[in-house]
This record gives sequence, structure tokens and C-alpha cells, in this order.
Amino acid sequence: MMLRVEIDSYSYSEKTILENLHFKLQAGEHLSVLGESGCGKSTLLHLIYGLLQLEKGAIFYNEKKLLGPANSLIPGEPFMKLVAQEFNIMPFTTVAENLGSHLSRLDEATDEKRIDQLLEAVEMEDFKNVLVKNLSGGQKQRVALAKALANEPKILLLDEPFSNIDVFRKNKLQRKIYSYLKEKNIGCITATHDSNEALAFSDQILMLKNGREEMMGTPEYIYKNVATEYQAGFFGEANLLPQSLESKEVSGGKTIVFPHQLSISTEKTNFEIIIKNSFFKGSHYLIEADFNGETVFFTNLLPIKKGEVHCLKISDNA
Ligand SMILES: Nc1ncnc2c1ncn2[C@@H]1O[C@H](COP(=O)(O)OP(=O)(O)OP(=O)(O)O)[C@@H](O)[C@H]1O
Repeated sequence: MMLRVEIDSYSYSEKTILENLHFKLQAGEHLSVLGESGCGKSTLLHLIYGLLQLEKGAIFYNEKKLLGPANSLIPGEPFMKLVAQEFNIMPFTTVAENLGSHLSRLDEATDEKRIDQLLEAVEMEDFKNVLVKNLSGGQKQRVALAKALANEPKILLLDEPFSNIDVFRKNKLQRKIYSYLKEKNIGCITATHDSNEALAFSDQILMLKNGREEMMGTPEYIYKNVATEYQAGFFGEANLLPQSLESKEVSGGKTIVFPHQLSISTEKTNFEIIIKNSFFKGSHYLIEADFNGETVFFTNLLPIKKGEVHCLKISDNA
């Protein structure tokens, strides 16, 4: 066991920001905290790192209670690194100097090699001797990531780490960073609102709503157990459909169905729709249709003419 978070509640002033969050992070494990803007993701990371004092609850590292800023001279724990949304990098030094400032400085050749390795991990080799102030937002974010990795922390806390990084680079960089963390057995908690990142790169997902646990489990568990509009909202255009469409039973309940779970039926069904729009998505089209006055989305290989009437069926493979 490694990190144990037991938050009963936390507030900056009267309003409760976080409530009843209890979870563990094992060595090398990766947890994504998924939630909408303002739900308390950054606050959670700042509490764990020790920038904020937790009065109602406690955080343990290998069963040792962490003291928090009120009881330690320097905020933050030495075995943890936080890459915050405002990057902690020095503008008037070069990229290499920034990384070097976090290394041992005992052996120049070893440090040099390590700097090159870190720059390679974030694809910034070409910017080694450039002043940080002359970098773009995304490049600064990559330097901040490399800097956090410099000392091989036991736990890395990442607050929206890829938010400024362009789509060309994002997926490749995510694959590199997360496999680097696994290789070095570095535990990681990532705050994100990007469900693709959470699904692809985490062992566990903690979904937050208003600072409370909405769902927690493996990516597969989360995706398969989405049951409300809020939960589905993270995974693109989901449909909230009457349960009666799915089963023969008559019930007033609603169920979440993703666009790829719907397809055109050659037989008549009670799910009759009128086509409104076809959006090209590269590998397929996302079709917008009307079902009894409600909007429904489903995927299809080809576009479909506006106004056509079709019947849909729900497939079982989630
Ligand atoms: N220093 C502060 N003092 C008072 N309230 C704060 C402070 N920092 C954050 N809050 C409030 O706490 C709530 C949670 O903020 P937090 O930054 O943790 O959310 P978040 O999920 O990280 O959001 P985002 O994704 O937009 O960064 C918000 O309502 C915010 O206004």
C-alpha cells in the first residue's frame, strides 16, 4: 500500500468543496479524477500534495500521516511532484537549465544524459537551449512535465497535464509519459475532464460531481455502468432513452445508450426516427435524428438523407 486518502470534508470558506472521498493508490498505479470544471479536482490534488491543510480527514503515505502545510516548513512532500495548471518553471533560464536545477549536480555527464532523456520523453530535444520565456504554452507544459519527472518521484500529481498540447502530439505524448510512469513504477493521479485520456491510460477512474464521488472503478466498469446524463456527458453524445425500447417490459425508467450501440434495423421496430443531420467523423458518420420530438444520435458508415424515416435497434455489445 502506498497512498491512502481519507477526506471527510474540505472547504475554503462556508461552502463544502469536497466531501466523503476515500480511496487508495498503490505503487505504480494510475488514477484519473474525472469531473467537470469547478467540481474540486485541483483542490483534491492540492490537499494530497500538502498545499492546503486538511482538518476533517487525513492523508497517509505508507501508513504515515502527512502533516500538511500548517505543520511543515516547506509545503509539499519530497516523494511527490505536482504539475499544476500554472507551471512552476523559471522564465529567464533555458529548458536544459530548468531541468538541471532539479538534478543532483554531482556528476555533470550523468546529469547531461538525464536531461537528454527527459527532453526526449516530452519531445523537446530541439529546445534544449531555448529560454523558457520564448516557448509556447504547450511547450512550457511539456517542460513542466519533464521537470516533475527529473527526480523520479514516487507519486506524480498531474492537473490537466495535456490541456495546452495540440492533437498532433497529444496521443503520442500521453502514451510515452504514461508508459514511462509504469516502467518506473511511479504512481500517478491525473485530474482531467477528458474521458478518452481517463479510459485509455488509467487503472482506476474516480468520477466526481460537486466534490463527491459519483462513480469509482476500472475504466471498463465506469464505461459499462454509466446510468445518468451527468455520467454519460463525459463520453460524447449519449442518448437517454426509455427503458421500454430495450426490453419488452413496460417501465417508466430511462437508460443510457451510446451512439455506436444503435443501428438501422431492416425490420420494423417501435423505435422509429426521422433523420435530421449527418456529421462526418472520419471513420463513420454521426447521425442526428428525431424520435418523438427528442434528439437521438447513432453512428452509421454512410451519411443518410435528411427527412428519411428509419427504424433503429439497440445492440447488446456495449
Ligand atoms: N483558493 C480558493 N478559495 C476559495 N474557493 C476556491 C479556491 N480555489 C478554488 N475554489 C473553489 O472551489 C471549487 C473547486 O475548484 P477546483 O479548482 O478544485 O475545481 P476543478 O475541478 O479543478 O476545476 P477546473 O477543471 O476548472 O480547474 C470551485 O467552486 C472554486 O471556485
